[in-house]
Amino acid sequence: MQQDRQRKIRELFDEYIEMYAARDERLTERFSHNFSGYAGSGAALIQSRDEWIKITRRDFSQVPGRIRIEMLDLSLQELCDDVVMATAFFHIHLPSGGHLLSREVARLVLVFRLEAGEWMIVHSGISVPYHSAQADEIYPLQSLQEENSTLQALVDERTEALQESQAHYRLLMEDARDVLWRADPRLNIIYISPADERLRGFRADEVVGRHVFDMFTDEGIALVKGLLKHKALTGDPSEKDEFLTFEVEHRCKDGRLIWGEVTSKLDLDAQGKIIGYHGITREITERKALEEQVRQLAFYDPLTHLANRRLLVEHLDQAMSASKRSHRRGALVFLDLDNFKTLNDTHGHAVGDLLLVDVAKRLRACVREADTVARFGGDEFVVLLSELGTQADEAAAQTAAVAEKIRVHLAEPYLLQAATVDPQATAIEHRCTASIGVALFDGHEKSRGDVVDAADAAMYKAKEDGRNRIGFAPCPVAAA
Ligand SMILES: Nc1nc2c(ncn2[C@@H]2O[C@H](COP(=O)(O)OP(=O)(O)OP(=O)(O)O)[C@@H](O)[C@H]2O)c(=O)[nH]1
Repeated sequence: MQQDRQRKIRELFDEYIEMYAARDERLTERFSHNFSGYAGSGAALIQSRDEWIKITRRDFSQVPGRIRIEMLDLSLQELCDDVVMATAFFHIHLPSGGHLLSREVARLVLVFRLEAGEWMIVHSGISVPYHSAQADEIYPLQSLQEENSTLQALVDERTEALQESQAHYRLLMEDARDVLWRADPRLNIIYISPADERLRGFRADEVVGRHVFDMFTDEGIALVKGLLKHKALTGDPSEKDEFLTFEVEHRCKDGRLIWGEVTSKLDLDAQGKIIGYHGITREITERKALEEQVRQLAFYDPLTHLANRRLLVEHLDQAMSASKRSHRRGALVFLDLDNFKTLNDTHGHAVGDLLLVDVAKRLRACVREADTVARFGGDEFVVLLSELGTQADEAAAQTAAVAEKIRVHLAEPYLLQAATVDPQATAIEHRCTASIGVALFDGHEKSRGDVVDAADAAMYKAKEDGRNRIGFAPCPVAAA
């Protein structure tokens, strides 16, 4: 019997809740004539059924749509045979978008009493903890709902804008030709954009987790280490947010090397501690090739690829300054081919060119990598020897040995194969010597010009003395 009653009350309660949620006018029929209750947050006690009906209608008109009641708990308490108290805890979801009216739990207490064989509601108390009801206010659902939908519209608008900007950003990151990357404080890559795969062929998962240096050549690693060390030693702490830009060769998956210009910056936390690095790498292989071409045109002889007069002069200035500091002497060796004109006149300019190219090769083979071999113009060549002995005779002896080696090598026969359509054409054998003039320097000379003039004069003297010989300028060289 008790169970039946409880089931009945539960059904009535569910029905009440359903009608309340559906904003169903018939709900009012359930109230007893001897009704009392608390409206809104429980602030105002309603003494009559009619007043409660009025209030409920106002509440319903505020929010016409169906609301959703999310029941969390319902308990029934039998106060006596014909009085049962039902207490429920629940969340109220607003009609638009199912948003919660309040994050806190609402409580509804309904007291049912058997009146003439029917269970009627004699008391109702509701507590919805959004705020206390004002004097003439029941559930300020409408204003909350409006507020909520305004906020929701704003959230939707912002979300859309954010998604759009994220999509743009992603597009930029993914479509950009430049590689964007981030690294942790130990320089291990933690993010790399897809441009790297297009550029170097490595998938992002093959790069993430690897050290930044894995991308570079050994020379590149040395360069970057040097830069970082220099920055750490000399860097002003206030310059921590400055960009560091450098050019470095990068390894590709297929073994190619490409040039990249890296612009990187530190990531700092609020205390200024380094928490990582980020940057952009731009491929500059073409630009480097162009720069190299320009350098070649500006500083190298196009026929022999030896240094030209301009580069030789630069190197001579450097060698003279170094000599002054280190006290190690240097020498300028001037050469002019003997009777070169005859070859040109007999076999043509093209064959003459072949000889000049061959001479250049032989000269290079006679000296160390650090020495400069230049073509001064026509059939004139210059060799700059540096880091010789500190004593004049020692330096003179070293230079004489190199000059003699050059003289002997250049005097060996040349086989000049001119480019011709005739497959039978045989190579031209030619003999050619050079007259050589040497001037030693120790950096204390009045000018670079004095050294050049002295070597030139010594070469002319050698020519006058019968060619294929070496002449030494007086030491120290005489001022012009
Ligand atoms: N094939 C070729 N010849 C050049 C080039 N530049 C200059 N010459 C020629 O080199 C020759 C230089 O001649 P000289 O040094 O004056 O005379 P030489 O015949 O070498 O005689 P000596 O120097 O007195 O032994 C000239 O015939 C120039 O036309 C070049 O780029 N290619």
